[in-house]
Amino acid sequence: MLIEVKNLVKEYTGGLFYKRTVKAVNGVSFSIKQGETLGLVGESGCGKSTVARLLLMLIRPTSASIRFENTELTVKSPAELQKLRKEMQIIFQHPQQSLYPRRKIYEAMAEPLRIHKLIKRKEEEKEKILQLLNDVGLLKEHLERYPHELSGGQAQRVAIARVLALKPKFIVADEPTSMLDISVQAQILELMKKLQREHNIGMLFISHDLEVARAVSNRIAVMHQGRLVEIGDSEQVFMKPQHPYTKYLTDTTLKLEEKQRFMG
Ligand SMILES: Nc1ncnc2c1ncn2[C@@H]1O[C@H](COP(=O)(O)OP(=O)(O)OP(=O)(O)O)[C@@H](O)[C@H]1O
Repeated sequence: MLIEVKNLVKEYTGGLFYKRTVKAVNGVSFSIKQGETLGLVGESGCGKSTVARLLLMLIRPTSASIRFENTELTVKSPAELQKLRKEMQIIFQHPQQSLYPRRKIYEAMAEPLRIHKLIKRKEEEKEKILQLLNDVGLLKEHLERYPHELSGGQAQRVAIARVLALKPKFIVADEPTSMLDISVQAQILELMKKLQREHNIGMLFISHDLEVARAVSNRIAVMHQGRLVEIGDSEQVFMKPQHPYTKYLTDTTLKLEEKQRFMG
């Protein structure tokens, strides 16, 4: 198994005058095989982003077992985790935020290669960047631009290229297309599917949209108020939902589709 999560729990403590504890994630378990995509769906605030960050140990769980290729991550030191991070990457909702505004795209794409010392000669760096550019469907001219000179879709392609450069085994994609127009969204989803297949990457694909998750995922897990209420084969979950909350999600998706058809 590529990644195996057991009993993931994350409590946040807050409140200015009275201490309040929120159980953002409450006993979540799942596993993902190499080359498989698991979709994680649920409404805003159900705990999806918290799961995303916990899986890569960007934040620490209150309690859990998180195994990546049979290595328990929760007992690792920050330095040890740093070494593993090359293999486990994350793609965020706002690609522009992961890029330095004053650095050209060439530099943004060279950065992971340099940090992880993946390039020996300068010419090799250029070659590798041109190859990555091609893989994600960008043009040479984009390399000379600054992040604000790219569209949202192009910026997300740069973010994907930066992640691919490291040849990760596992990617968490946290609502990677939710800020994009529908047509661009479809292109980026196609690209992610293609790259994930070609490189045999395991992926946790997070979305509030069941239809989007269904388009890219082998299996879907449905999250509600910090818990997984259903997990199964994508088509099964979509066509024959078992839990009332999944039924509610599929009903709203289908109603929306009907409305869009009616509106032309
Ligand atoms: N740093 C934090 N401190 C306190 N509470 C937090 C923190 N981060 C998240 N929460 C709370 O944890 C719960 C889950 O949040 P989370 O962001 O994981 O949900 P989500 O499903 O990803 O929602 P969204 O799609 O809106 O980001 C929410 O109730 C949220 O308010």
